[in-house]
Order: sequence, then structure tokens, then C-alpha cells
Amino acid sequence: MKILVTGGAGYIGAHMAKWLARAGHEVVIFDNLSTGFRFLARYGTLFEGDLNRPETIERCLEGQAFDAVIHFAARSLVGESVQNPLLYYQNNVSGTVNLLAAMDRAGVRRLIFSSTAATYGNPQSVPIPETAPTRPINPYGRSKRMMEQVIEDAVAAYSFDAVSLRYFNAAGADPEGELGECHDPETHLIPLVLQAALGKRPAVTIYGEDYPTPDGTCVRDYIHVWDLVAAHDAALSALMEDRVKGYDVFNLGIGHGYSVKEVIEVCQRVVAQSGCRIPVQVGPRRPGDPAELVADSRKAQRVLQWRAHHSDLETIVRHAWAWTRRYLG
Ligand SMILES: NC(=O)c1ccc[n+]([C@@H]2O[C@H](COP(=O)([O-])OP(=O)(O)OC[C@H]3O[C@@H](n4cnc5c(N)ncnc54)[C@H](O)[C@@H]3O)[C@@H](O)[C@H]2O)c1
Ligand SMILES: O=c1ccn([C@@H]2O[C@H](COP(=O)(O)OP(=O)(O)O[C@H]3O[C@H](CO)[C@@H](O)[C@H](O)[C@H]3O)[C@@H](O)[C@H]2O)c(=O)[nH]1
Repeated sequence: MKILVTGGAGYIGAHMAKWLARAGHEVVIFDNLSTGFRFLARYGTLFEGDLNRPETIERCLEGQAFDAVIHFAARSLVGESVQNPLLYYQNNVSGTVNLLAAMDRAGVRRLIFSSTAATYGNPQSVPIPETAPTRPINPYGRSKRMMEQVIEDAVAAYSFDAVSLRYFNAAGADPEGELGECHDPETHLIPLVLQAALGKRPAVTIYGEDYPTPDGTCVRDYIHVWDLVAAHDAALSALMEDRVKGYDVFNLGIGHGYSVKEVIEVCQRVVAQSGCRIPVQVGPRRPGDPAELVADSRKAQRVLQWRAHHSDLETIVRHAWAWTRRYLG
């Protein structure tokens, strides 16, 4: 197959490109390198373009006969989205409108979209099924929910088939150590903890220990990036074989949450084997963090026939540690 990966120079998109290239597919990466890196775009042909310059995505799709688009390109920092919401609505929502219009013009009819647990906001209960109300609590989550709605409307009007995958916390790195997480600034828990272990930061700060959770710290559902891209592959097969038609939504997580303290404990164990330790301090809550997010992913297991194989927390941390030492060590 021939697949376009938007945002393929970013963390998750680069792993997706590797998975697809390894499976023998032709991969084109469309990226403006705003938060991505050229060196991560090694498993595909990089087309430098910006979804907010519609002529660039039109040129990329023109006459290429792509079988599907996997759409990762977006800005995704909650804090930044609160400071600069219009950037998020423009880059993420308008960018997606431009992508869909270009796909329609080029006759590309299948889309897999990177959505997020942030579309649920503060859930009433966990684990969260796809049927839970979507009440995002920040502009990032709202931009993703709007993108889902834009896609659903486009499916109805222009006969696309599309799947939204709502990821919980993507973590870990390529099991072969070639690719991993690079964000600048880095805001995600596991890379920050491992950077502290390497002495690249003085300490990691726990954002609040007064949440209504067993140890007072936030609980999240961490899914290995390789399991995440495997789920996209399963969704792609379901679209190609017409097992999923129209528009559908799937949660991707492992159905089990870990607290911030539990994550740090596992990291301490893994880095201790390399003679490192992690300085930890406790700070105030980070605005906008729900206490607990855990996925009910049984629909993805049932319909997409997908299972997570690498997502025990120790494996996630071991792979992230190998990458961090290579990349920053
Ligand atoms: N990392 C997570 O835990 C997580 C969780 C849920 C959802 N997501 C979603 O997954 C996707 C990928 O996340 P990531 O962590 O790999 O992010 P990332 O920032 O590493 O990658 C995003 C990529 O998109 C590119 N991009 C952004 N805007 C663009 C535009 N207008 N035109 C072309 N390229 C553009 C960036 O340069 C970057 O390479 C995002 O849509 C994010 O919202 C991530
Ligand atoms: O230095 C830090 C960084 C994070 N945390 C906590 O660690 C948890 C995880 O935080 P982080 O790694 O930043 O991920 P989330 O804020 O949960 O967001 C991720 O997961 C969401 C879905 O669950 C996606 O929507 C987002 O795009 C993705 O960044 C949260 O409770 C944070 O409060 C800390 O205590 N200290």
C-alpha cells in the first residue's frame, strides 16, 4: 500500500512510518518540522509542507494514489493551548479541514486520526468507554474533539471512511532503540523522569499529591508507542477490508492506570541497574490535569482484533531509558 503519514517526523508518527515501511508499504511523510525532527523521518520520503498552506498538501497528494492517510500532525501541549488557543484551532482544526479537502480532491478516501483521552475531560468514572460524554476542559482537547466532528461530517458528506483513535498516554520507544520521544520543550512524565536520572535536570517534580487517588498522585493509562502503532495497522486493515465503514471511534490504552509515584518507582528500579538515581520533589498541581484517566479499550480489542503486547510499565520504561541514554547520554 501507499500511505501518507502527516506528522511523521514527530514521536508517534515516526514509529508509525517505521512499522509501515517494515511491513513493505510505501510511506510518504508530510511534516512542517514545527515540533518534529528530520532525523526521525527516516522511514519514508519526507515531503516538507504545512497543513495550513493548503497548496502544499494538495501538491503532496496530487496524482499519487494513496490508499490511506494517517493523520498525526497537530500541536498537542495543554498549557500552550491555554496560552494560545487560536494557534490550536488554526493549526489543528483548520489544518484538518485543509487535509480533508485535499484528500477529497485527490480521491483519497481512508483516514486514521490521532485523537486523545483529552476529549473526555474529567470523566465521571473509569475505565472510560467510547460512549462516555466528551467534555474537554482545555483548548487542546476541544480542538481534537472539533477535528473528530469535522471528520465525521466529512465522512457523511463525501463518502470517506475514517477512524478516530483516542490514545491515552503514549510512552516508551522503538524496541530496537532507533526512534524515541523528542519534544522540545519536554512536558511528558517518563522522559522528564529519565532526563533527571541522567542529570540533565536537577529533579522531577510530582505535580500534586492531594488528588483523590490511592497515593494522592494522578493516575494515567500508559500505552507503549509500538502497541499504539500496531493498533493503527489493525485499523488500516479493518478499513481496507471494509470491516469498518463510515466513521468509528476507538480508545487505545491498556485498561490499567499507574500513579505518578508508581511510574517514578518503576523508573528508579530500571535506572538503578545503570547506577543512576532520580531526585524527586513535590510541587503544586498542574492546572487542567484530571485525577484519573484509564481506557476501556475492549471495543478496539473486539472490532480491530488488537492486543497490547509491550505495554507493561517496566518494558515501557526500559525502552524509553535505552533511547534516552542514546539520545541524551
Ligand atoms: N504523545 C501522546 O501521549 C499523545 C496522546 C494522545 C494523542 N496524541 C496525538 O498524537 C499525535 C502525535 O503526537 P506526538 O506526541 O507524536 O507529537 P509530535 O509533536 O512529536 O508530532 C507532531 C508532528 O506533527 C507535525 N506538525 C504539526 N503541525 C503541522 C502542520 N500544520 N503541518 C505539518 N506538520 C505538522 C510536527 O512537526 C510534528 O512532527 C498528535 O496529534 C497528538 O495530539 C499524542
Ligand atoms: O514533570 C511532570 C510531568 C507530568 N506529571 C504528571 O504525570 C502525569 C502524566 O503527564 P504527561 O506525561 O504530561 O501526560 P498527560 O498530561 O496525561 O497528557 C498525555 O496524555 C493525554 C491523554 O491521556 C494526551 O491527550 C496528551 O496529548 C498527552 O500529552 C500527569 O498526571 C502529570 O500531572 C508530573 O507529575 N510531573
